[in-house]
Amino acid sequence: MIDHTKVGSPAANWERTWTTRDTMLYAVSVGAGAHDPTDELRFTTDNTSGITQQVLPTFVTVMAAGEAATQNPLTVLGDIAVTSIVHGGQRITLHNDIPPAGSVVSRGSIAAIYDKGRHAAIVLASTITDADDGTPYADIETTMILTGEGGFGGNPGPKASWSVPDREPDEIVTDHTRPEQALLYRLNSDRNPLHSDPAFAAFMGRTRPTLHGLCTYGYAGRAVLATVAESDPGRFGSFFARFAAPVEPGDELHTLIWRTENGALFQTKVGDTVVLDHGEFRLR
Ligand SMILES: CCCCCCC[C@@H](O)CC(=O)SCCNC(=O)CCNC(=O)[C@H](O)C(C)(C)COP(=O)(O)OP(=O)(O)OC[C@H]1O[C@@H](n2cnc3c(N)ncnc32)[C@H](O)[C@@H]1OP(=O)(O)O
Repeated sequence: MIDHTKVGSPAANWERTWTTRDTMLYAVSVGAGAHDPTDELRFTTDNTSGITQQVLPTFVTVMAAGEAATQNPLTVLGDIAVTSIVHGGQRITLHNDIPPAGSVVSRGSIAAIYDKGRHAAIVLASTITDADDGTPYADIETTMILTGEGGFGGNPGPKASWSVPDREPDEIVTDHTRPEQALLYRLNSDRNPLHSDPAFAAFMGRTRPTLHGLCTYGYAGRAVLATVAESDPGRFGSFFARFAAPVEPGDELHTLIWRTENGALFQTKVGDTVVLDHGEFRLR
């Protein structure tokens, strides 16, 4: 049973240092260069003539997550089994470009605890600032679903108002994930065995180890940034998606994008199944 009185408690406070190797690895782990290795070299290399290395804005989720598997940010709520946690949703709001290498401080707290019936939804809010000069990089809102922990008579939270636009998407971007995609993505930091260990995945009711939600999120972030902002990280404002269904390594992702006045709405599908829902991108 979780302690529902912990709203406002500090959580997910840590420092993280990264190098150009980390930011290039991240780009490759969310499919940069997979269609054509000479595309997106600004994200995947640091020594290509005439190209200055840039960082995919969704890398900020790696900066924010710390070592997620070993530093469970929800321990403040009690003895939470890691097997009951799935990632429910992620919002990032960027204030400045992420440098290819650096060091940040993440300061977070439990912003809300919602009773979703069968499940509890925990919202963690964090700010990410430069460890040396305090430059603000991002505000992060992470929703974790604690399966089977709902029904405690708490606040159900706001009703989502998102709906699929009543027209064909302006663009559909297709990406092929690889069979070893989760093995590659976990090298960014999140070594949760849900994404690698068949026995652990089976214990959580999954037929195979599934992909990190944030890996699918990174694919969608690249697709939307390329479509709406010519892959310019400087135009990336905020990005939200809800993790609606598991993705398996090897799945083909189709990101449906509807342009809006200040960004885009999107969904990502595997076949007919929506895996990322309520997607919203805003330009900076
Ligand atoms: C600091 C950072 C640390 C980061 C650590 C990251 C750890 C990672 O290693 C973990 C992962 O990556 S897990 C992989 C990614 N996530 C997933 O695969 C989850 C996919 N989603 C599901 O399985 C279901 O939607 C499921 C199970 C979520 C819900 O499905 P159902 O049980 O069918 O529930 P449903 O009937 O659809 O909804 C019931 C009520 O809950 C609300 N809800 C559902 N999904 C939500 C979501 N994602 N976010 C918020 N609320 C959500 C529904 O709206 C509904 O409530 P209401 O009636 O009020 O609308």
